[in-house]
Amino acid sequence: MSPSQSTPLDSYAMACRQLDDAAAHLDIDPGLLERLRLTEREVTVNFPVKMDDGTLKMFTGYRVQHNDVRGPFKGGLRYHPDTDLGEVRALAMWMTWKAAVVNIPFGGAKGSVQCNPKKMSRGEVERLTRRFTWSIASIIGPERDIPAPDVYTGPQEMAWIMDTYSMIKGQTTPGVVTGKPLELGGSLGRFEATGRGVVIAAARAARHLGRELENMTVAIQGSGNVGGVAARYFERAGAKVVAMSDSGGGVYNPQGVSSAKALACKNQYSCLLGREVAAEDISNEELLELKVDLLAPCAMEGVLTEANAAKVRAGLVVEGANGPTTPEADAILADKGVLVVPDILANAGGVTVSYFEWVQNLQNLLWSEEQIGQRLEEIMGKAMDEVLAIAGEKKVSLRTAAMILGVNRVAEATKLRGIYP
Ligand SMILES: NC(=O)C1=CN([C@@H]2O[C@H](COP(=O)(O)OP(=O)(O)OC[C@H]3O[C@@H](n4cnc5c(N)ncnc54)[C@H](O)[C@@H]3O)[C@@H](O)[C@H]2O)C=CC1
Ligand SMILES: O=C(O)CCC(=O)C(=O)O
Repeated sequence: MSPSQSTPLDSYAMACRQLDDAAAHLDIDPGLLERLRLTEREVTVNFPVKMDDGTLKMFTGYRVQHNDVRGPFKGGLRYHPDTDLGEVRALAMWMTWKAAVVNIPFGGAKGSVQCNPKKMSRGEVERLTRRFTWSIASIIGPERDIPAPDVYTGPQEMAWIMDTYSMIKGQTTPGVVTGKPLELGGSLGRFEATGRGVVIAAARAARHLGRELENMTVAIQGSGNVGGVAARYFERAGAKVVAMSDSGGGVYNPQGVSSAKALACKNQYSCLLGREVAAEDISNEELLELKVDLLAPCAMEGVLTEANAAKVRAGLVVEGANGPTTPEADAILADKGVLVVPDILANAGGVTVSYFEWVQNLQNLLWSEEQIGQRLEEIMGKAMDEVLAIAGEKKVSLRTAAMILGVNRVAEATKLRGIYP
């Protein structure tokens, strides 16, 4: 649940509403639409973990598999105290459309464990990861369902999943997860992929508005894998990052905030401090309302709502996070003429390079960073062009256009397989 909301966010209802908006532009049989609305499998596991003080603590985790008509299930694994089944259901559904928008042969899934890894030791997180992997081992695998990093998980957790799964199978199986460390079959460029993809999408969207990223002012919510890397790539593109934040709050300097200094501060103090980066301390709510050219929410769902959308002063919103904008906020932003590049397009760079990692693992290949970067640019650029064309032709938002593209690809694949009707 977003801290800025007074009522709990229903991410799954939000995802269904977006699906209905797209379906209204497609000739989809109601039975097929119902199938696309529902997830294929939802697994809830309760499992014990031995804590450092010797006690046994029970944890709850989820793996939701939404649709695998176009290929194996694919999607990240999140560790967060507020996660629940509804959230994971929505995130799994968004993965299906995302893989289809960039036209890679995956379906959609997502997983989470209710926990606060910030308050756990490394040993506790390792034991939790291994026990959770054991609990879902029968439904994942390189040809079935391939997890990846998401909020508060990263290469180390992927390494533990790969090791646990490999022990169960009796053979080293790198293709069971992506986002692994390079030493264990991870791909060059995967760590940067989502943030880099956000900036590729932002550059195309800016050009669509007759602008270039150079000298554009940018506010970024979230300084993790997505937000932190996006900040670096925005700077490389000549944009001026003026605000960054993390879960504790943000920093703002209209003359620019150095992403290197901000990330170094976060490393040292586990938070962003204005005094360390020559900036003013601001709240996450204030960051969303700054007068900037581009706003990139790169943290959690439901941060742009009916309550604050009218106060957004950016002309362009690029969604690094999944589900940061509610449908009510979407409508308000559209009325204000704000262009929103939706999550299933803007943050698809991550799953795209995960696809490259998986292909390399299955074929024992090693691609260069140059090959990865070039292929990522091509795939993201093509998807952006296709979505912009649909939006122009049907006079719909980029979100609805991306949904039309993704949902239609899944619907067509379903019909071709002949499992419907
Ligand atoms: N890691 C990936 O490859 C991908 C991630 N995403 C999405 O991007 C978003 C961020 O994921 P990551 O960067 O991977 O996670 P992360 O764990 O690396 O970083 C999360 C960041 O968000 C901040 N944060 C957490 N709660 C917050 C709050 N309530 N308000 C403001 N900031 C808050 C954290 O302090 C941290 O800086 C999520 O929505 C995730 O689903 C989407 C596509 C791929
Ligand atoms: O890299 C992946 O497979 C999935 C990343 C992810 O969870 C997402 O795109 O939301």
